[in-house]
Amino acid sequence: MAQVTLTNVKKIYAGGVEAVKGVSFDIPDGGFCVLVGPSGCGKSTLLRMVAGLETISAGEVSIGNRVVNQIGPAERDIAMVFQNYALYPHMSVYDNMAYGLRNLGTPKDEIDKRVKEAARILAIEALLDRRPKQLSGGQRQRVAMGRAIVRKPQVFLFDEPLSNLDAKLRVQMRVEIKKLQRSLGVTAIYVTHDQVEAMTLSDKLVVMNGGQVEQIGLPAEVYKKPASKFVATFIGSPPMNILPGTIDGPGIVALGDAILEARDVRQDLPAQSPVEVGLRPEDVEIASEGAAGSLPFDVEFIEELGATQLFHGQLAGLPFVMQAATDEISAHPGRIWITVDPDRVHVFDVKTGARLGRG
Ligand SMILES: Nc1ncnc2c1ncn2[C@@H]1O[C@H](COP(=O)(O)OP(=O)(O)OP(=O)(O)O)[C@@H](O)[C@H]1O
Repeated sequence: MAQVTLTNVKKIYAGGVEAVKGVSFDIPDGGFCVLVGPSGCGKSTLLRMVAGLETISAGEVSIGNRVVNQIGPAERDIAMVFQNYALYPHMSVYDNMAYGLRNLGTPKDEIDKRVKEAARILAIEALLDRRPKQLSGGQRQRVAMGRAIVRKPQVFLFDEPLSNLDAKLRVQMRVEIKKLQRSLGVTAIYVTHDQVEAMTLSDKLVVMNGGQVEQIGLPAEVYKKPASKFVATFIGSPPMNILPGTIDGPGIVALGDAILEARDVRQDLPAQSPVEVGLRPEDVEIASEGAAGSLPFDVEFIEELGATQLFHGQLAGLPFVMQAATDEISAHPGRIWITVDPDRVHVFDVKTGARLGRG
């Protein structure tokens, strides 16, 4: 087990693409860190630098107390699980799992013990004689996990390991990966562009954009206090509504004709400053008509999700989506009145997108 530390890590590919622009953070021993961000933000490049599959252009990567910049992948004591599983098609499941240990010269008895133990943990004991093509996607993913487990690495690295599975299996495997990582106590770094996976798996969430870190924190912190408009709209589903507004006074924002109290907003912003106001679809409450502090929401159409519904329409004349439990509201287009908890109003800088919070 080991702590992983990244200090001002950069990657400039041949041709000049600056894929990672000076990233620093650490993952405590046994922590589960998820790197999340849109396609091309540099998350795979960063993971591959930790794995030793890409050279590090500048900065330092440490695993345990050892700087590993100049150390090859095989000596880093890591195991990686890829999106495409990377299993050897001509080998049995057993041999796929045993392969790495054989290369390391591990005694046969020890290999057998570890493979059988990993197969038991992953419930693939009955599949050990099969070839990869005789397995389902979920079973292949388990074998790929098994191959990582038998190595007893200090760090697990996952690169979008669930992307090839269907939605139901993704949820199931997500839970299994988390349970497994907890029970083995191995430090993990996991790359995904799926914000649900990122929220549910991580105890340290790193949101990346354009080769840089936008925010690092506990998943609940990132959700509740997004550091920027980018994070606000990337984390959370359906995404946060962003509406143009103005500062109307200390802790008060105006949206069109409507006025809204916002507790976490800088108090020194001059009145009439333009801002962007973020409201999560699920943070909106239905109010009685004309209730104090309520805003008019003209519902245009409704999407049924089962447990909840999405109401699409115009809030104070601006496009808006709200989410509510099915039985909370009569499901018809038309005007309703809503309120938002002042603690759940987010305010962002129009130019930089930075959160204009109290700090
Ligand atoms: N071998 C390479 N040579 C040059 N540029 C590269 C190379 N690999 C990646 N890039 C570029 O570096 C940037 C980051 O790529 P990277 O694969 O790390 O992003 P990502 O966030 O993992 O995206 P995805 O989710 O699509 O895999 C992109 O602009 C990409 O085009």
